[in-house]
Amino acid sequence: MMILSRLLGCQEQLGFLHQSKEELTDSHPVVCNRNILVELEEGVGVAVMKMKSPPVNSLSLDFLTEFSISLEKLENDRGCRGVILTSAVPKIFSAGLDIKEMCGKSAEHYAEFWRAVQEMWLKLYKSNMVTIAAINGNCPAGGCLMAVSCDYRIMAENPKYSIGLNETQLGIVAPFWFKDTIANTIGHRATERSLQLGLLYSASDALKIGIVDELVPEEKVLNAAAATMSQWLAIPDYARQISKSMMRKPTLDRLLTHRESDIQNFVSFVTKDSIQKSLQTYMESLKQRKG
Ligand SMILES: CCCCC/C=C/C(=O)SCCNC(=O)CCNC(=O)[C@H](O)C(C)(C)COP(=O)(O)OP(=O)(O)OC[C@H]1O[C@@H](n2cnc3c(N)ncnc32)[C@H](O)[C@@H]1OP(=O)(O)O
Repeated sequence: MMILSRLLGCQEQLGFLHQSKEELTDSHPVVCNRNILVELEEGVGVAVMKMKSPPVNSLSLDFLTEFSISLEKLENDRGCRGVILTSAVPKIFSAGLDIKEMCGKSAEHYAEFWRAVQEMWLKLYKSNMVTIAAINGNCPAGGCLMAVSCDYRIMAENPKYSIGLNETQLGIVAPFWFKDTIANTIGHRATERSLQLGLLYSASDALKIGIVDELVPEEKVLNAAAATMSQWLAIPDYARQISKSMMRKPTLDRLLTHRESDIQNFVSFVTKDSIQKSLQTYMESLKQRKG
């Protein structure tokens, strides 16, 4: 009963979650944080992490910190073997890094922010749990990084949604570990083209190129993720986890070895006048696009 009222409290706060009352009567422990709703179905051992930071689930320092803490809690919970990452904001999975965190702030702030971006990726990419991205909206840049860091991606087949690493279109450069993560997913040649041109792929092109594994009608994204999750959870954890680590460890180690220099690179890059100007111009263009 307490769980139900807590969840209903969140529903009221959000006003846009599409769960029915029947679904709400299931007694799933729910943690209603500021930016992410975490719902753990204990009998099944699967948690759903719903990003709920309107308007666009941008990855602010606050959001990233909460994300890493939430994921770590699930990682340490023996009752949780899988996580579905999705969004509670209509039409948006995540707009990527919060550009406001990269504009007009101090070098100390940029360093702290970048460490939080690294931490989010390290935790997600090396997770021992099965991770599935249920992509129910637009998914550019850092949003795409989150999705490709999961083990499997299911995207809503909506022609309005796109996914990709579009950084160069903003005049900025995705760091080596963004590049490595996407290259591990779609291969070297496709990554070269994708990164240089800052391509955002439609859902159908994303499936063709392999950024996503499956397309389903929008209303079926979560069910499809749950079905895939049960297939992956049928494999003994230990064997699956060692196989995952064998594939991902070299990529993770590369950032762990160069973590501090990567932070310094980011700070010296983002504090350049030309980069500040590009980011500000881009933010203004986003605002103008509205009008
Ligand atoms: C320096 C090295 C770093 C390298 C790595 C960088 C990685 C990144 O992730 S950079 C971020 C790249 N992200 C994008 O290019 C996405 C930009 N956003 C969009 O394209 C769109 O907002 C959308 C498709 C995601 C959603 O479109 P729509 O529903 O039409 O919403 P609006 O465009 O009207 O946006 C609403 C509101 O949100 C602000 N906003 C959007 N994206 C961001 C963002 N990434 N960071 C901060 N704020 C963002 C947008 O400006 C609007 O604000 P208001 O005008 O104040 O309402």
